Amino acid sequence: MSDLTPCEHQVGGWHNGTQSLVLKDKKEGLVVKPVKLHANPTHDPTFDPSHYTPHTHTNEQELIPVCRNELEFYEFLQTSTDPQDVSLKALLPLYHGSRLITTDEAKVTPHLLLGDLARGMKKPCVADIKMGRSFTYPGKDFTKKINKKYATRDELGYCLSGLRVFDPDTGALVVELRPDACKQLDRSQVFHSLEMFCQRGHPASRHLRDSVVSQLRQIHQWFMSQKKYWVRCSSILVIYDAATLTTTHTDSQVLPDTPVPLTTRHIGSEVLPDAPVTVTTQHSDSKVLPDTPVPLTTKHSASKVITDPPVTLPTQHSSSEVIPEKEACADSVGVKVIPEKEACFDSVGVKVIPEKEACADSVGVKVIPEKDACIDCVSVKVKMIDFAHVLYSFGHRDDNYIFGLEKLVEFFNAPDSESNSE
Ligand SMILES: Nc1ncnc2c1ncn2[C@@H]1O[C@H](COP(=O)(O)OP(=O)(O)OP(=O)(O)O)[C@@H](O)[C@H]1O
Ligand SMILES: O=P(O)(O)O[C@@H]1[C@H](O)[C@H](O)[C@@H](OP(=O)(O)O)[C@H](OP(=O)(O)O)[C@H]1O
Repeated sequence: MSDLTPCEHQVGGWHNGTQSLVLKDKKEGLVVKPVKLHANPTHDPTFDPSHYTPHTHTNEQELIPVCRNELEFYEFLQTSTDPQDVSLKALLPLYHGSRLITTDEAKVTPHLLLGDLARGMKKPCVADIKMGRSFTYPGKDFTKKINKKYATRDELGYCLSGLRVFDPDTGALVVELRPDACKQLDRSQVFHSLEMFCQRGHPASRHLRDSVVSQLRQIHQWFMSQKKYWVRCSSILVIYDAATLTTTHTDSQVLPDTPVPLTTRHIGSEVLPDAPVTVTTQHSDSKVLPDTPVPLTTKHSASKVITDPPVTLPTQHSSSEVIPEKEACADSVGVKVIPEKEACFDSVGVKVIPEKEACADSVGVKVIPEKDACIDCVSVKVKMIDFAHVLYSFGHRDDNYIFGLEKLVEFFNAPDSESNSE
């Protein structure tokens, strides 16, 4: 039985003038992504890099793709014993193979099955940051109409290709940008959006940024140690759960009265039938961001809370009560109880977090002291995604990617109080 729905936290993915449809298998915790089969039209499966000396690396069109498409690249990585490949795997989402899926155009398309980085998150904030100044690869159709370019690409070597941010206090979706809207942003709007992603002003903001930086450094380390690949048109995906930063809201969505800048709305996710796996394309959601900020006036239909089975607390505590560890441990459902200040979900002033997400101790439950609680629980995931265009580099470092990566580290490393927008 399959359990496919459109992936409601999809932000990037843009093909042939429209948003591509990434799906989610909630039961298995997978993202199910369509494969562009002939992503690299010049790929030659008989090519052997060990018997080849490149003439030059100055002509982009003479570069050689490693695989025909992303699926082949993931498959190749699974069996490679090359230490560079083995260490690359740790920087990517987990690969779970592929699956044939029939779309509404009655086309059967292979889909990649990847570990969902937002699994278990209630309010996943997502940033898709496309890396590199150059997005070219051999055989790319240069006759394609190029609309507007991303504002920061040339100068900074990265661009924002999709963003989704929840306000931790209200639980409201405050920013949603798809690739088409991202292209409308100017440089300072890009920074402003990324600052919102970092929850500027929130007590956990510094922790969030530091966590991103340390993971970006691991990616940087890999790029500095390898001279085998150039990775083109690839993104870094940053995801964390705003619900773990929550300080004052109830589970019902509260939308702000005041205008929120940089907001677009999108059509929500419908539940798709179980089997056969047939999906309907319905991401019509590519609202272009207007020049001036728009207020968030309509409730976002896609931002449904992912409900875990209800958890019953055996003992209710008033918000000010400190719960003795023994008593908390008696809780047989493996939950963590956080005092009211940090939390907010239920009526008795405590937040209940299922064990999986919690900073659980040895017996599966934990009472977290005020103030530290949420900050320690924020788990930020930073992974490389989108490997459709990996090229052989024949002993040359991937300076195109490295340049953007270092600029990105600079952004996240900046002091919280320092405006990156100027
Ligand atoms: N492993 C994952 N976990 C969670 N979300 C993911 C994962 N992989 C992809 N996504 C979501 O899907 C979106 C599109 O992914 P990706 O960039 O790989 O697609 P694409 O169609 O190849 O993009 P492009 O148009 O840049 O070629 C991401 O922005 C992200 O929101
Ligand atoms: O940068 P954006 O705006 O997200 O644009 C898309 C992105 O660059 C993809 O990598 C590209 O697919 P390829 O990698 O196959 O070139 C796609 O081309 P497409 O529209 O022809 O699929 C673009 O639309």
